[in-house]
Amino acid sequence: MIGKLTLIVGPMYSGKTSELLSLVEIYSLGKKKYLVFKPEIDTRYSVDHVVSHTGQKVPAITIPSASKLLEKFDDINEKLDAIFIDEVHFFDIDIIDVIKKIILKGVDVFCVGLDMSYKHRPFQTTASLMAIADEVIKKKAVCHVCGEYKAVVSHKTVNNSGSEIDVGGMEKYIAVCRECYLKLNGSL
Ligand SMILES: Nc1ncnc2c1ncn2[C@@H]1O[C@H](COP(=O)(O)OP(=O)(O)O)[C@@H](O)[C@H]1O
Ligand SMILES: Cc1cn([C@H]2C[C@H](O)[C@@H](COP(=O)(O)O)O2)c(=O)[nH]c1=O
Ligand SMILES: [Zn+2]
Repeated sequence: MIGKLTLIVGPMYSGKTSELLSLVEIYSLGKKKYLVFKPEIDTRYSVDHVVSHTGQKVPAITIPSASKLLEKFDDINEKLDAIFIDEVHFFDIDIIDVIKKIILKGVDVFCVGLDMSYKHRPFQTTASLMAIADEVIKKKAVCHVCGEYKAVVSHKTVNNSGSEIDVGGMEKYIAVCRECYLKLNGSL
């Protein structure tokens, strides 16, 4: 049987990683075989754990690229039930083919990632995965400006004209609704 691809997307602080950790717990309680991966670039809270903003965490394999993820996967000599990938927007586009290969082996894949950058533009990796996913869970956060539970985009509060890849947390990003984003940035 072919595995199922699930994407959990949304702005920062919307509970994406918390949802991933709940799913990991379900697989763990069911004594299923799984691996958790995270990109090497994400050193924010830990180098070898996936950590949510609330401090919940699970051990993870840190990998520099999509091809290394496939190598690690192929090194495992037992049939896995699932793999979990955090911060998928940081991966190169090759991750799409890697994930296709993995689901063809009957393994479920769960990915968490930002759908949009602070420039209100789709992250290409996440957008492509959303297109081929069996299920997309789109989360929202509480807008840090107006307090409404309708934040769908992340706003960068410092140096917001450079690269769209910039690891960080509250010191540089907030979650906002579209109305507040428009007021802060002048355009959507
Ligand atoms: N504006 C916000 N809206 C919702 N949750 C927030 C907000 N700011 C901080 N949080 C905290 O972030 C937690 C979600 O963290 P996490 O699952 O790591 O989110 P994500 O992976 O989407 O960044 C929430 O449970 C809450 O405690
Ligand atoms: C908006 C935005 C964020 N990032 C970085 C910042 C964090 O390191 C992660 C997102 O973490 P979270 O688990 O969703 O809170 O991505 C970025 O590189 N570029 C952006 O535009
Ligand atoms: Zn708002």
